[in-house]
Amino acid sequence: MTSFISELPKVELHLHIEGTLEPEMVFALAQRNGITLDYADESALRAAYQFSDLQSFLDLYYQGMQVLQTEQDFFDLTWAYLERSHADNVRHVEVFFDPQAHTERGVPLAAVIGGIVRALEQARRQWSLTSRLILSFLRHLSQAAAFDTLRQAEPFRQQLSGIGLDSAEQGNPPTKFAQVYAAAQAQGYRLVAHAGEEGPASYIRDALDILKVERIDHGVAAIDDAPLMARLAQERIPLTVCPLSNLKLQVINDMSEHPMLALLHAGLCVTVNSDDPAYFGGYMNANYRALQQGLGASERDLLQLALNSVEACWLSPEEKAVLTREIKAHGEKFGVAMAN
Ligand SMILES: Nc1ncnc2[nH]cnc12
Ligand SMILES: [Zn+2]
Repeated sequence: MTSFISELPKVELHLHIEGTLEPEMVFALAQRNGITLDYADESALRAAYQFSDLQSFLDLYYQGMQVLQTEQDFFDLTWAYLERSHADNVRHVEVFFDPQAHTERGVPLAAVIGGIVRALEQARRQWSLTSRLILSFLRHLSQAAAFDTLRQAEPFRQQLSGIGLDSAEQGNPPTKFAQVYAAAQAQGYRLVAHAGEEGPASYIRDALDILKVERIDHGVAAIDDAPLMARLAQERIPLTVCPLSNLKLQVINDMSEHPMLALLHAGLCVTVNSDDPAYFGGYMNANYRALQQGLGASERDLLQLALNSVEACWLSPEEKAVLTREIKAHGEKFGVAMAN
């Protein structure tokens, strides 16, 4: 079973590049940039990764990323993530970054995007690992600040595929960002938003109807709303679900309670993703393994989840067809045939 997961071709659609910052790199970059940290060493920092909810994680997440200052820092961060993804047999990634968390500290947007894109392009040349980049607004900040960021991103429009919305969900509903999403859509950006992670199912509906997103990040609260579930299934709206994240942030108490299989078996286009793997205890293979070992997902379930990620991604139809064939061939090697 381990080789079934490790050899399965995978696509990752919900990954915050700043959430791949491992404690070892925090210390290495702090030293390189002459920054003093509040923690004695890597293990003291890792020991602090005990979260009671989303906000308790976000506090550490924004603190940790302050060591990221130069273009080379963003390259090194992204490259380390891509090496781990390549080792997990990930073939395509759609990566979020939080520009406001860096520009607020005086880091130029050109350094952030330049370093990330240089690593993404190297992975494409070296391993044919393809990617897209998604600019994410911080929802605890104002819509005016998001508009400012959208304007600052104009020179980098060609490197950016989409717009996302993350950070503290409760009290910062999708409706707060209606106008900036309309403006981004008019500029040709694809639209996604975090909704229904800690927030209610109504935020998922609002993200669809008001922000006009094509994909929901997390969306696990849909399990509380049968009519919404039926709509998500009917319209095949993808949900980028993050099992280990949900466990670490206490959205669920135990992996056996995770709604992934209930959503999958109800016909929703649910997908597996790692969110902030340096903080939540695992990259892509670890998330698939958690579903298998903690929730009892079958090889057929895992195969369908991988196929859903291809359906939900932003590759061309031709590229999707290649990956779909590879995933189905992988299943057949293990005696699991999927319908066409
Ligand atoms: N899981 C998550 N939810 C909201 N904002 C985030 N930023 C990084 N990870 C996040
Ligand atoms: Zn996220």
